[in-house]
Amino acid sequence: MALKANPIWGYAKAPHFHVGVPDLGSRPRVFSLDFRGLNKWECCCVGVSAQTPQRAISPVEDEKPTHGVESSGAIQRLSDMELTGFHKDLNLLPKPLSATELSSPSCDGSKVRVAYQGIPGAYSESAARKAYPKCETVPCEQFEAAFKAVELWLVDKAVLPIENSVGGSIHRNYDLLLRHRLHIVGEVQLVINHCLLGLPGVRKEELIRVLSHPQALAQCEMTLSNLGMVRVSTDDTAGAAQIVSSSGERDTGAVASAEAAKIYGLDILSEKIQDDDDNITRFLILAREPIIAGTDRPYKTSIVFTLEEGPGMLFKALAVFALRDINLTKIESRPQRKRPLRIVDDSNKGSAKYFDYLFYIDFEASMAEERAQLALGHLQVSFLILHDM
Ligand SMILES: O=C(O)C(=O)C[C@]1(C(=O)O)C=C[C@@H](O)C=C1
Repeated sequence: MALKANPIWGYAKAPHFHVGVPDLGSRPRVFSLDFRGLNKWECCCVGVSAQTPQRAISPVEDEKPTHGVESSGAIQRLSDMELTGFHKDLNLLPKPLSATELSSPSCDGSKVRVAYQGIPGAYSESAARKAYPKCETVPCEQFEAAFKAVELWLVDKAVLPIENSVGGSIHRNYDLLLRHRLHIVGEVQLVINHCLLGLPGVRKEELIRVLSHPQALAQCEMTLSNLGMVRVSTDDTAGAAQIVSSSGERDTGAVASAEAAKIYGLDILSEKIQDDDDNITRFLILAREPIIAGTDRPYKTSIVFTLEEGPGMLFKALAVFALRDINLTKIESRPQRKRPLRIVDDSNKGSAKYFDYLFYIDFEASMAEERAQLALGHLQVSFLILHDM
């Protein structure tokens, strides 16, 4: 069978199943998560906290495990610039000093520091709180800063959006999952109810421009078009509310949460302005260590792989799951950024160029289950057969 599958991450305890693609420098990883309930998987997450930070992040003092964000009243976010000052070699990263300093997070997340993209009042912060109700949330300027904050032991977890029921996949985070060595340890879904916000006393009709995160603007596309407003992108929804609040411009509004209205002292001019009532964003919870997959409850596993060109290749690859009655919950494909084009020799007609894709699959099974190991083994063995022939 001409099926070639190169799983990029995927790891099971059985020694015969250990796969990875070296050119991405990726350590084989299992991205497995329990999707049934937060309390369940939270208890099986092994979280490790660095010491509580005492001072602002400094690229100079990079040997101590006490980096963090100083709370000086003003909102301070972890930025890429601040983070790149740290070790490039992850093996040299500061580790907690002794076993006594390692604290397992409690089930309500009271000892967990969770990075999110945005500033207080962003939906991502609410998602972090939904995952770990008593956690300390750490705002980050960009998604990548949140990934790095976990890698650099500044925080224990990151909660990042991956998909919205209206806007679709958040591709940036799919790409970043491959560039960083983190594990998916859970997911959380949040109902997103957007509000139109303005300065106190402003009427909706006075607004000529509205600021928000591009995803939020897309989710309110029809409403905003009907109101004839000029749309301006910002880093996050709460950031938009903060700008409106500090600018004092009465003709400028923001699309953000009711929570953001409260924090930044704005009026709610309209509620639930998203085009679809049921507007849900799915967030991934990322950690340095994987959870130990079990069979005690339902699990989800995520893998990514490439396939050889040919008719029905994806169909054949997915058959390894169908044959074992394993339900797929999500398929995503992204162009291979490092090697986007594949040149195919089309005998008579010369050569053609196609995009090469990475396929991301989420399936409902745990890597501790035989059927999941067999399915991924099958995917890999098919690749080996091709090479033996
Ligand atoms: O801007 C925010 O408040 C976010 O948390 C980001 C974000 C996203 O990236 O999708 C999260 C949820 C909503 O879908 C809109 C925006």
